[in-house]
Amino acid sequence: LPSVKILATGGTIAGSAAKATDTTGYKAGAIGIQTLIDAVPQMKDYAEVSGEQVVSISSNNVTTEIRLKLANRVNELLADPKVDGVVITHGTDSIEETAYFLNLTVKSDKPVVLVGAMRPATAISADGPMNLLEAVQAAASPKMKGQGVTIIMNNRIGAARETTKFNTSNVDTFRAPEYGWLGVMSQAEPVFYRTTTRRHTTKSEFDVTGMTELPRVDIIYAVAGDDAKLAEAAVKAGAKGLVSASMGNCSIPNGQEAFYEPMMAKGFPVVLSEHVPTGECVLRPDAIKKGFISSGNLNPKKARLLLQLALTKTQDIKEIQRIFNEY
Ligand SMILES: NC(=O)C[C@H](N)C(=O)O
Repeated sequence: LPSVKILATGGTIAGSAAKATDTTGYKAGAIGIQTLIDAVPQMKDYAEVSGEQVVSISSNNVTTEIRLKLANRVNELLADPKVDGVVITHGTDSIEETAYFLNLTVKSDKPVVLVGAMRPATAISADGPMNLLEAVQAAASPKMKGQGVTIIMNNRIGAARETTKFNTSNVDTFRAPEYGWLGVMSQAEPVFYRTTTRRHTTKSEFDVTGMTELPRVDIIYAVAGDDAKLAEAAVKAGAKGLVSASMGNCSIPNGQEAFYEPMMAKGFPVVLSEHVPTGECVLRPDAIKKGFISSGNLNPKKARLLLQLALTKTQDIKEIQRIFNEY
């Protein structure tokens, strides 16, 4: 049987509530990995499974330091010819961030699958056990090779870059808007319908070996008529770059643009992403001239991670735009 390692970080998949009817008000990350594994003995029909507890937290508390630790551990594990795939149990609030981060920093074409749940492990019809079983089945499958880091929940296989949380409580919360799922889990097997064209894993230029921190990047939300006070505070706090969660087609209020302009003239990177959920940010010619970088259709939280990694390589605006065009 293939060997699959499960790295556990907490989340609702490891959540515990007082009553089986409670689907809110539970404690995320309360149950250890061995208990989660023991609850799904069927996994052993598909893989030799072993677990490792990395942290036990709700995913709103996953830090850059934890993501770097995970990336380095996944790389260590997958460099071992005896390990065929890795599953990471994770809270759904930031699962897409960690998945995208690993998509950019894992140096292997072996499967890396992130999985979570929307109902705590103690709930009636908890979704965690089936999700975990399918994640392990996928991580054990050679069909997952080279597909990049994926999120698997509710039978769907989603690319880390495009999968995003859509509903705050429903088990069917994840969507891959516009570009769709990579495939589905069917009869314990991954079935693929498409593949991502963006660079990831073995084709990524980012190497975080031994790193324990990354440059600070903050996200500044844009609403009509807003000023630049928050952006100023972010720079004061040590931000080395900013991501604007801008409005339709990357428009931002004049008050913010006026603050960014002289900063960009000095080489400070400002990436325009959008809080509109889908679509490309197409920069006006004068916005390009001023030095703005477009995130394309990458959402603000993922644009933040890509900018953090880009800043480990370069400060050059054109080079950072090249990175956003390719990942
Ligand atoms: N469904 C979940 O996993 C939500 C939880 N707050 C988490 O992200 O850890």
